Amino acid sequence: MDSEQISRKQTIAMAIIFLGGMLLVAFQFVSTAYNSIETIPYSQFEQLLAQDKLAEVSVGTDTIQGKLKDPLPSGKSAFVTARVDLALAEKLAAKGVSVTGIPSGGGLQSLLSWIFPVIVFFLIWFWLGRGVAGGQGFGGLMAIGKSRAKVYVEKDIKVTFADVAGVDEAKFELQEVVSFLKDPKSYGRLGAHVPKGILLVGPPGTGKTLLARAVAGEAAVPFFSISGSEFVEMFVGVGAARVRDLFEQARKAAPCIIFVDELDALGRSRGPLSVGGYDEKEQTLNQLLSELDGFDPSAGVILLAATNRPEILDPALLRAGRFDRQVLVDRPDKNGRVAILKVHVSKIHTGEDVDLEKVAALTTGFTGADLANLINEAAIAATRRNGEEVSFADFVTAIERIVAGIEKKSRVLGKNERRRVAYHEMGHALVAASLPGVDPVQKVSIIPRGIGALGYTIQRPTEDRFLLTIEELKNRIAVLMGGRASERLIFDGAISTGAADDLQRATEVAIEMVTKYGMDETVGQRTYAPKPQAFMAATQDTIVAAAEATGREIDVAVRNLVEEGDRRARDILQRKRADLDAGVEMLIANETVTAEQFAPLLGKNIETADRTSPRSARAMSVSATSTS
Ligand SMILES: Nc1ncnc2c1ncn2[C@@H]1O[C@H](COP(=O)(O)OP(=O)(O)OP(=O)(O)O)[C@@H](O)[C@H]1O
Ligand SMILES: [Zn+2]
Repeated sequence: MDSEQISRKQTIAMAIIFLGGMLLVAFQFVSTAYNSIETIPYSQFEQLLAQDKLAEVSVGTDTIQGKLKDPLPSGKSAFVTARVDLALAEKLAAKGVSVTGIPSGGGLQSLLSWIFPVIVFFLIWFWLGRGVAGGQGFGGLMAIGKSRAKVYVEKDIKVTFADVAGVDEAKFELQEVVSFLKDPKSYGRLGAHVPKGILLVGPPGTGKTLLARAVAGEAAVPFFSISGSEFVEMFVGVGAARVRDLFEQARKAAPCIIFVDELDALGRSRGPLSVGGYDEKEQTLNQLLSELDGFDPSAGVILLAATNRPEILDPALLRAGRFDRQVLVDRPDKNGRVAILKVHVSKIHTGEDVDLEKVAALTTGFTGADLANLINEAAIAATRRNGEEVSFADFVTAIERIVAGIEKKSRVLGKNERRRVAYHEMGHALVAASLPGVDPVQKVSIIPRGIGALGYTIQRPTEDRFLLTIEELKNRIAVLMGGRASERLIFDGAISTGAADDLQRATEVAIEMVTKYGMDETVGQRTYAPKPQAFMAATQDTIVAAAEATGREIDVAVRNLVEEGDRRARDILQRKRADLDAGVEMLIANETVTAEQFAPLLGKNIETADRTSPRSARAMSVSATSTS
């Protein structure tokens, strides 16, 4: 339930309460009016009639109501009496009193005025109850603590381990859980220890939910799931009730799996800084902890949870006997990506030129969800060009689309700006092609794409790298500075804002070199990277004392690294000025220049260049010229 929905519901609630209030007031009014009517005996009525004191009369089947010309001694000038005489109408006519018949059921009106507010009240109650119980229907308020949890149960899960690829280690660890769930009793007898809670840790889209479902599918057991983020903004007590309910239902269905997605939304470490909704979360978390402590693993219930931020979880959750095992579900490596592509590619018609190995090589850093999306985008690209099948080119289009944003041909650059962007991009490309240990340039373009990018250079990694040398990092900075260096060289020092993004990335690399990898001699062999809170608290004083002096040293070291990269880039471009000009000419004429077109220009085969890529970087690195 999102907050927008909640506030809309609140508005409606206010409206209903207001309406109910109005009705009550109206009812009061009606009933006072009713009380100003005097009930009189029929004889008195006849008397009044004889004395000619009646102004008007309404005759019902059972009663007679009317108004008097003068008030009664009680001050009331309206009366009601039971109807007795059938010949009455004649007598009334004789005296010239107006006679009206009252439709039968007049009493119902007063009954309704009682019942209606009650109905409105119940409606409000019912409606509020729904809000509390998360759309589960009647009785939220009445049955707090007993509300049916919004638990999703799936019985016949078709997903198996075959549908999850590229996460072999995680699958291996979960295989144990599968064999336990298949036969909880004999498993326990062998003395094997089965963890109660397993935490799946990894970036979004790496297939944690998919894995959990596959475990249920493999073991053919029911799958109960609930999301941590659904507990946000609930009334106190309801979240805990849901958790209790979830475990109760699960115990009845054992053997089974309980899956808690986004555990971090619920199990955020408790601290003094908490704001609204905190009590609720704490109660829910406490309930979860006590359920975890309380249940007996031999019952055959296994709790799986997923998070992409294990560092913010309450340590209490990770204690032995709770989520005592963590399984890493990381971004897939190249082989993993091939495997994931194979799983998803069956959904589309691919051409013969599609080599999944090549696609995987172009998508370093993609998660399983990214790859599934890529297949989809490639199919869309093929459809758009009315192709019979999805070709390799469609894949490349889709990758570029995902990596660099959507092509935006509509923005037209002026002649001068085009020239500047072309020199900028060609600067990156030429420096990259001239340095060893740098991802080879795949494509240079001056077609603006996406928001804020006027041109871009795509470098292609072909293998995943886990170690990088100081030289490789320095070269990377030089490539990032290549755009600005080229502008400086060509436009006589008149640099532009186009290098903002490059500068930021170059600075980031330099900061990591200095503060994380200890690659600067003056600053020395130690890290200054942010540490977990506990560590910070213990060493804060030291850091503060060290900060002023060391901070300056770090600043100087970072600046030197970036400036050195800039100098090296400029040297290269100066030496290869002719190549730079030729490349720019080609770029302005064609808008894009590919590696194949680029290579003969330089008189060397770029494809043979040593290929690298950072471990954490996305697919291809794109150096874009920013607009601002
Ligand atoms: N390893 C994988 N193998 C095959 N498909 C995958 C894999 N990982 C992700 N996918 C695809 O991506 C989709 C989304 O993955 P899933 O929801 O399981 O990711 P998640 O890690 O749970 O993400 P989140 O943290 O955002 O919940 C899956 O339904 C599947 O189509
Ligand atoms: Zn740039």
